Amino acid sequence: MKKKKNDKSNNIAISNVIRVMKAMFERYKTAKWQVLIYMICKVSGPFLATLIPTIAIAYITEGDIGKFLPAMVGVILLASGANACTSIMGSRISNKRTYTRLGHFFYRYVKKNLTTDYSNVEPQERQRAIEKGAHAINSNWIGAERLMNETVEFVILTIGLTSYGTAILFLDIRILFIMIVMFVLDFMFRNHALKYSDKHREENTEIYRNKRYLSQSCLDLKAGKDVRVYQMEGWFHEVYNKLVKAAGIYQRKTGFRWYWPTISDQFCEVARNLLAYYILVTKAVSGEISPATFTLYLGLITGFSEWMYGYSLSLNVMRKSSHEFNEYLAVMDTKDVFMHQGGEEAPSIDQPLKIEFRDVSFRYAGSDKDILSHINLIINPGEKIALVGNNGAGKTTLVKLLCGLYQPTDGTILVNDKDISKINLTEYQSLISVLFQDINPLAFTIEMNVAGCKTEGVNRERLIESLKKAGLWEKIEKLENKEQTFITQTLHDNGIQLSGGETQRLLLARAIYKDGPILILDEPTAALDPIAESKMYQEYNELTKDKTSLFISHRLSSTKFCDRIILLENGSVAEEGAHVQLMQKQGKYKEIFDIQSHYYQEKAVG
Ligand SMILES: Nc1ncnc2c1ncn2[C@@H]1O[C@H](COP(=O)(O)OP(=O)(O)OP(=O)(O)O)[C@@H](O)[C@H]1O
Repeated sequence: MKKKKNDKSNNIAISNVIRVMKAMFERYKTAKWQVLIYMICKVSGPFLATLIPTIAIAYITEGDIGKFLPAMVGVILLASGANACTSIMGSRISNKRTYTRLGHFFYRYVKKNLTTDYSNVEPQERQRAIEKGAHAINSNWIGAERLMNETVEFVILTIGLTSYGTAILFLDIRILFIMIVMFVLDFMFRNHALKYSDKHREENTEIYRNKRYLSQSCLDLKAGKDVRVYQMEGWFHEVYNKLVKAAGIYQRKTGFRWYWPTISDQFCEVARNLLAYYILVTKAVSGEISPATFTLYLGLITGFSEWMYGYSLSLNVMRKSSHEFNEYLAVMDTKDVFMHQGGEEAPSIDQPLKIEFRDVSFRYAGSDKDILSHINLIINPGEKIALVGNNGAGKTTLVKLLCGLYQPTDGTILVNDKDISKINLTEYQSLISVLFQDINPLAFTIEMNVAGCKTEGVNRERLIESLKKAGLWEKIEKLENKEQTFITQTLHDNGIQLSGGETQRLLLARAIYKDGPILILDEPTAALDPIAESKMYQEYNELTKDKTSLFISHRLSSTKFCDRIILLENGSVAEEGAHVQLMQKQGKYKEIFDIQSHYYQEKAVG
């Protein structure tokens, strides 16, 4: 049973090795030859170096300069040629490895995480998995790139070990035996240390994740304001110191396990030297081997123990980087529920669409209660719906489901009677223009933000019109680079910083520019000044012309211009109808509306 388990983990390592090497060889056709040359040179270099003193001693003992000098010069030239070649090829392959990591693995990772189902990236435990996977492709010394490097080194070590081992076997099997014992001990101690690190890896990841969060928060300008005004820096120090201490304890605990391989190495080296010198000297004194052969074997024994030390190290490094690479693969192999490829054709964009929530319930992964419960709702083509409800009622969650970011836990969402989970997701999402509550512009140009980062085929007139409708063109047309101005100075020195309200307008312009037949605005006026807000209400009919729309707001007065109002309460539809109907009903809607209007009236009187 145990054996089977070991076999399985070995298989995983081999498939990972094949995967990383294939990626490099497919990307760079010359890499195969360079790796082959590198291997030959790296194995022959040390052997040629061992031959140099052997030839020199043979020359001293036999004194035939005519015979030995050319051999000596030839071997010296060959050895330095092999070393030079190892170094040149090594650096060529190293570049290819790095570009394979970045161009192949990293690129695919970013693409996967930007396109996979949103439910595969938003939950906290998924974020952790993504972070771990990224670890395997973020550095030369970890995961994918390390595995590529180590595979080549491992083959070299295997060749070196086999050839040197065979030569030593002919000399005396006892030397080989003690070296193998040394290898096994070394491997066992290293394996133990590695297993211990693996077992406690979570602990370390947690410490570093928290440390990184604190470091980032210290540098984050937004947090900087709060930290100063609320004098939170003491708390930062305290937590940071605790984490540094925890990291130190972890390092000491794991570091201690690495002492044993070092001690066993030293112990075995002493035993090997004593035995090897004893055997070699005895054979040389008895005339069984010449002084030159004595020197050659001495070189071979030293070389063999170096190969062997490297071999044990390399095996463990391969296992470790293969494990790290598995974290990357776990994210890459995450299955999507939505139809990213194929799927049914989306409804045509030329007509307003009907939306239906059919007995839809939803709960977030890890949550113990439904956030939406048995929602039954039909939104007719072209209808303007206002979605209202207290904080946490489930409004944004409903929008996420409608946008195809999450699948309902139960029930179905239909657009023009088609189940959206069966429609091609890209086609489906092209029907939706949405302004989310959390506004996050990208550090690209205004044009890219509004036109959805399409660099070609941007319709400038439509772009300007959208910015005008969103009330931002007046500001943008005064800028030197107009819509080509960058947002923030992250990517461009002349970038501009928009205010909260301006950013909201920018992203409203994006929704207008996209002109999808379903328009969803989640608290679009939250950051707007009263004049901009009132202007938007006046223009709402124009904005939603020929569209089915969903307007989320906490200001109930703003929902009067919608055809129908849906009041969500604890994830269920509590009330539904036109403003007048709901006021006549004297229910929850009227209660909230009265509280708000009373407040405004009192303020006005005041
Ligand atoms: N990604 C998530 N994972 C787990 N729970 C979540 C997640 N997002 C929201 N929730 C929970 O779901 C509930 C509904 O959140 P939602 O954002 O849909 O409410 P809302 O009605 O839009 O609230 P608000 O008016 O404050 O914007 C909240 O209790 C929230 O804590």
